[in-house]
Amino acid sequence: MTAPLLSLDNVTRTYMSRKGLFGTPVGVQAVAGVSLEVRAGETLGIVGESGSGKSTMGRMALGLEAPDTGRVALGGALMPALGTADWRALRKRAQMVFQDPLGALDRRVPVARQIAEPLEIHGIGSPTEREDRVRQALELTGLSEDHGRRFPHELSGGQRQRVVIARALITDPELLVCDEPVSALDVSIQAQVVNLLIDLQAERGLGMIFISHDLRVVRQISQRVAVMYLGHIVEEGTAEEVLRDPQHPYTQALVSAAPTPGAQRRQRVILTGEPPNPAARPTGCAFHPRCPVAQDRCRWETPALSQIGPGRSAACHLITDTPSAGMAAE
Ligand SMILES: Nc1ncnc2c1ncn2[C@@H]1O[C@H](COP(=O)(O)OP(=O)(O)OP(=O)(O)O)[C@@H](O)[C@H]1O
Repeated sequence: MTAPLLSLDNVTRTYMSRKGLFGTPVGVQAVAGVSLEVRAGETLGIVGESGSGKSTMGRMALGLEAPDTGRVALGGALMPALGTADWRALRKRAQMVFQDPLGALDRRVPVARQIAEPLEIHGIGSPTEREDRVRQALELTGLSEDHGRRFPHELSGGQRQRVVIARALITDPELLVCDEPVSALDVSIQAQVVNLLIDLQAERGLGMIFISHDLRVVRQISQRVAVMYLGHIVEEGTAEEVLRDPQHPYTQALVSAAPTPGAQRRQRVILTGEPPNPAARPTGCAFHPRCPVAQDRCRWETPALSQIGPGRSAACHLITDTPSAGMAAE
């Protein structure tokens, strides 16, 4: 088996947050001891409710934020500190696509020039070579040279996201982190952009992290999926298996709220209680206050993410105690 392109090893990230104007700062643990790997040519989907730490993970994967503890490595090399020459060199190899393309683009600059920017920053190619590469990137993402001459506001939302993707790919990166890349787009356009990402990923053997609330899109684009709850991965495995037959009660609730094609029919599990709040993390299993099958020990003992099958893991006492039985939410 080849070495992972990206690995996060037991990373944590805590932010200091102040309640009100004069409140004392409290630590908000956005990511709590997460390990994961992405291989070349593979897409890892990351799902979970708002505040579960998905974006923080994405930023740490690119070295835009350093973990407080743990390590991040790209191609086996430790992620250099943000802003250093080593980090800038590494940025060529790992790029990001955000949710809001308009926010990611400069309104005053024609988009072709913005697509060329990473080449200029990294001193790649002569001006003629850069122009050629921009032309190719426009074509690759389904845009014309005419689109390239326009300003961001002269393009549709889908076209703007194609520009952002073209710019992210211009340096030929090995890793692409997409944070909710289609959630701001019309549903009809979403499919086009998702298909574009699928094609590009397959053609170029990119490793990809795809962060999304939308399980259907994640199912379509990802080979593997990690489900996050309050900074922890609670279930991980192939997207096909996890979304067809979720084992963790939290994943069962997510899938039951938005079943993906092929998902096993189960009784609907409705999430009750407060949405996750990292500033008030419950003891034991963080999901226990909302869990329909929680037992006493779940309140006090934090379950470890443990293997429950080939390439499949979950963090739930009820699954790991009876591995063959799996979780029955009924
Ligand atoms: N720069 C920051 N300063 C303070 N707190 C932060 C910062 N970034 C994130 N957080 C907090 O960390 C937690 C996790 O945030 P994160 O954005 O990683 O979650 P998410 O799963 O991506 O959520 P969403 O889907 O809403 O983007 C949240 O409680 C958030 O408020």
